[in-house]
Amino acid sequence: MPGVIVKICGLSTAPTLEATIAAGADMAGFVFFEKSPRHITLETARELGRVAQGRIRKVALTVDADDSTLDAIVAALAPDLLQLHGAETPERVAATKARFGLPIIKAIGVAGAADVARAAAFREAADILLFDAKPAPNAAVPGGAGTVFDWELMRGYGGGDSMLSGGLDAANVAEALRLTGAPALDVSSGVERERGVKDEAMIAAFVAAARKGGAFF
Ligand SMILES: O=C(O)c1ccccc1NCC(=O)[C@H](O)[C@H](O)COP(=O)(O)O
Repeated sequence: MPGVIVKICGLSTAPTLEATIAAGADMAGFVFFEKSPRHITLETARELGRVAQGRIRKVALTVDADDSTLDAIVAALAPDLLQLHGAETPERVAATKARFGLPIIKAIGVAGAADVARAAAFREAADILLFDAKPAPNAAVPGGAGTVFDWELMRGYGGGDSMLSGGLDAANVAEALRLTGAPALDVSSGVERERGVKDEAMIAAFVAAARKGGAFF
């Protein structure tokens, strides 16, 4: 049985990208959202895209981006997947997938059971449903806050298309996997020594803990 898929999100430097690849992560996420401390420019995207090319799957994360913004990001990074982390509708997700011909990760903010249920509306359009802690309505940055949601809400979800995120770290990932059975994981704050600053040793520790914790699935 294949192991758990691990995505390290919010990479912005070559050394931490290299550490992510060396640790054996499956996906590297790059944030294109100016208010985020992890935001990268198109120039950085071109550089990091070259480093990652053919070595790890590149994910471009955007928040309610329009087509011309996505055109520029896709041209710079050449991502393998797009992650839509805003209020995109199922129709917008489907249109984005059709336009770019790339698999889509759609983020679903979770605060209660109704949020998990509403993910069903995206099943057709998205390839992976990323369950993350729901941001506050007035949050300046709608993700990467290091907030855990109630994993019990995912118990029995059973979706092979799901990815779990929100406040994961090397210490809690085994318990998260045990409770949710998630086939894929996404982490940002839990591998940072300070907000927006990735730590190579923490990346290695997280991937190792995820592989160990996921060995039962
Ligand atoms: O990471 C960001 O700065 C970010 C900005 C805008 C939208 C989404 C963002 N991150 C989303 C992610 O994929 C994170 O990995 C996910 O929210 C989990 O973050 P964390 O709780 O910090 O591990």
